Amino acid sequence: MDASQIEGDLAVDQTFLTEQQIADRLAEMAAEIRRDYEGQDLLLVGVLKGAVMVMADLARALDRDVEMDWMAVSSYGSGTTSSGVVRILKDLDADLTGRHVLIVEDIIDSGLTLSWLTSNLRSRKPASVEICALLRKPDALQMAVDVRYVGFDIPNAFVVGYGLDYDERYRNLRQIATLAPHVYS
Ligand SMILES: O=P(O)(O)OC[C@H]1O[C@H](OP(=O)(O)OP(=O)(O)O)[C@H](O)[C@@H]1O
Ligand code: HPA
Ligand SMILES: [Mg+2]
Repeated sequence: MDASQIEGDLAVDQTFLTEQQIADRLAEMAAEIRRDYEGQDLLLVGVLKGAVMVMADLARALDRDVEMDWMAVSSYGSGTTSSGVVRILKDLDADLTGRHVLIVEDIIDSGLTLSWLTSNLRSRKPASVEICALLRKPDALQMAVDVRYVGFDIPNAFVVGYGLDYDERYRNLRQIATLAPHVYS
């Protein structure tokens, strides 16, 4: 699905990041990660469902052996603001003891999800826990999150596409677009 296929859909505003911009930035981040973890075993933890696209593209751009595991947490429900409560919907299969863990996320908005998740994963005795997030909204942050790899800092607007949803829609959009405010205000 691309912009032309959703043209008649008034819910989606203009493209914010194109497919190419996303791919280029992920390639740069992958090069950095490859260097930083050279010679070390690496476990990528994707946070379902939003991180599916980032995880798939980043893991392939890394061009090295990695293990991939998934966790599902949710704090948004069907709205556009965090409920403030993080729930584990699916836990990891992997034992993190002694592992180098890189959490892969689509977006850091309030920071609640990742601040909660990093402290949860750190309690499992890993060798290290770092975060890689494609997007971050500096103006929306409510909790400090120490992110090692960030794709783009973006303004405080609700965005969809490339894994990001509004009420479970638009995740399969190739680009990232802003959601028209009339949809949720
Ligand atoms: O920084 P925060 O304010 O916590 O927001 C970021 C989180 O919110 C979204 O997930 P959501 O909980 O909506 O579930 P989803 O990934 O299944 O869409 C997004 O994918 C991040 O995981
Ligand atoms: O801007 C957003 N879009 C979609 N999902 C989200 N989860 C947190 N922020 C966002
Ligand atoms: Mg998510």
